[in-house]
Amino acid sequence: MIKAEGVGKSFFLTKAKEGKFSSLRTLFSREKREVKAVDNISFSIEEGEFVGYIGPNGAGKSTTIKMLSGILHPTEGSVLVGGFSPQKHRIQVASQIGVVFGQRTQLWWDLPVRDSFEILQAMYKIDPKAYRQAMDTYKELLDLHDFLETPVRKLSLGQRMRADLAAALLHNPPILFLDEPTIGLDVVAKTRIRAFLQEVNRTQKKTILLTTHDMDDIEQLCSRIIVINHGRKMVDTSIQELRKRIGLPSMIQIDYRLAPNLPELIEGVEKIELAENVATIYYDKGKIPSPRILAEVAQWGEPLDIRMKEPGIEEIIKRLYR
Ligand SMILES: Nc1ncnc2c1ncn2[C@@H]1O[C@H](COP(=O)(O)OP(=O)(O)OP(=O)(O)O)[C@@H](O)[C@H]1O
Repeated sequence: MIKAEGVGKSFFLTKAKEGKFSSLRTLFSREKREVKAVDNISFSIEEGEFVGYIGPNGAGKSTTIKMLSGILHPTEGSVLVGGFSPQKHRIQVASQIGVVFGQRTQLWWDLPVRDSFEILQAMYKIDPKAYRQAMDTYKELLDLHDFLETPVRKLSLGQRMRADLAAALLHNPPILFLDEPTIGLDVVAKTRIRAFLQEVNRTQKKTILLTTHDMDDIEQLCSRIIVINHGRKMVDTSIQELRKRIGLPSMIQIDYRLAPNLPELIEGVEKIELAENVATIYYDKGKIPSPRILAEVAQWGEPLDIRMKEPGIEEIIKRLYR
């Protein structure tokens, strides 16, 4: 569905001059400095995958999305989206993709939401029946009823994002590129957007590439993550696999009625912390399965409550960048 092969993008910036009249001299300077925003990245994404594309600020995420959607031309390598080159076959690719940039709207600021949708219907030549069907679906799934007649500039950020998502999907593209679709939203609005994305991925088999700084987005939505840093691909794997590879321990926490009798060392358990009647066990799932731990802890005292936690993706990323 989506293929990037050795793709790179360099920006050439004028070298800043120092000293007297530096701004003026910079303005007329011909000396350029190369910034490699994306450097020799390859990946392939299959139909129906939900992939998180993550990395720190300035890693090259947006630049990649812009190349995949045809806004920028790669300086090296090639990309194919739905079998077409976004640079050579703009129209074919436009019909294959829906794009949402969380920081910017693709809707017309002063027009009511419905008018923006109708303009998109005309632009994408969506036939009236398909348009009506799409409107019915997304009005319901994204709960657009209350603000279809409201000018975009008057929408809350959450409403605007829902309208932008509907706009990106009206022409029924099989692929979605989402650049920070939950940025700035409160918890309720984020939950709503996530539920919607899960739904379209599951029921309509949309292929989704998502960039985000929100690790909950990644944990709750993505089956696979690609991590980039300084324009280069560092990791391309599932979250579970990454957890395993980095070796962060899983955790079980137990509240006991009385202080428990802790055992000597257990193979696969990294450490046990005890604070009053609460024991926290850090263990390597590869060496000791969770049911064995649960059976063990029941013998240390009378458990009142048990919580299990996997290491968060945030911790994983921190380790990757160390
Ligand atoms: N139009 C441009 N001209 C010059 N440099 C650019 C341009 N666009 C991006 N860059 C540079 O390319 C690098 C990658 O930027 P990009 O926006 O792709 O990063 P990002 O991973 O999306 O970051 P963020 O998480 O902050 O949005 C940065 O160093 C950025 O300054």
